[in-house]
Amino acid sequence: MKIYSVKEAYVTLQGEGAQTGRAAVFLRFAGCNLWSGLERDRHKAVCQFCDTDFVGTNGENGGKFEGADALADHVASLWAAAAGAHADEAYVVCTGGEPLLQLDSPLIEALHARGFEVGVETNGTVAAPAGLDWICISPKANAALVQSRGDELKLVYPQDEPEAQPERFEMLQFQHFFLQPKDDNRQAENIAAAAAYCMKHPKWRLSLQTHKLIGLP
Ligand SMILES: C[S@@+](CC[C@H](N)C(=O)[O-])C[C@H]1O[C@@H](n2cnc3c(N)ncnc32)[C@H](O)[C@@H]1O
Ligand SMILES: Nc1nc2[nH]cc(C(=O)O)c2c(=O)[nH]1
Ligand code: SF4
Ligand SMILES: [Mg+2]
Repeated sequence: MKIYSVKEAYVTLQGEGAQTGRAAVFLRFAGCNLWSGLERDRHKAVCQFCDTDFVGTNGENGGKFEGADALADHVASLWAAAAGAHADEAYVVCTGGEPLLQLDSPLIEALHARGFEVGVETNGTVAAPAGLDWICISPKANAALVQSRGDELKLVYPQDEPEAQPERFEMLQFQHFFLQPKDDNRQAENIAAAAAYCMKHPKWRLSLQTHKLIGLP
């Protein structure tokens, strides 16, 4: 049976993009194909600005889950504890790390069977399985985009690589286009640059990481 490795899982509000403010279970899978997750490797990662610890299975409600039903039951128990009376609004955001290294059709089906809408936050280097209800793609540096369709494209800005400039993506088939200021030691400049770009290029909207502003995980 397939084993899923989960770093952590918790209920919070989606902080980014078009679903900002919506309650969801965040299901954070362990591991990524663009960085080992170890600080000593950050300088040689494809994606060097990652703001997330996705190493191991030792986080809140993390662990190894044997089979899709076991993991879907775990997600459902977290939703029930937080918003049990609202099964009709149940939403899970699969993230990581890179969730598409593990998220597969059996797990999507098991989550659907428990009433969840299933969203994903992915770097776009892996094809998405069928059945997802919301696909957010966030292209990284010079990593080739394999999944080039979805609901929202959310580009961390600025990135130096020519392959990661907004103009490279604006013709793709997405409903929403967001620039998300890179959270690093130049955050104020990055916010100003992203805001200025959106004012000149109205196809793009600003996505602030609102959970960080209000102290949510
Ligand atoms: C940690 S990633 C996990 C999902 C997937 N690996 C990806 O990169 O899309 C979740 C979201 O956070 C964004 N992100 C990561 N580090 C960031 C940073 N330093 N500043 C702003 N957004 C960041 C990513 O671009 C992505 O949209
Ligand atoms: N609240 C909250 N919203 C988020 N949206 C995308 C996130 C992610 O790390 O994938 C994230 C996250 O880490 N927390
Ligand atoms: S692809 Fe996503 S999880 Fe992987 S290092 Fe980049 S931001 Fe972090
Ligand atoms: Mg995050």
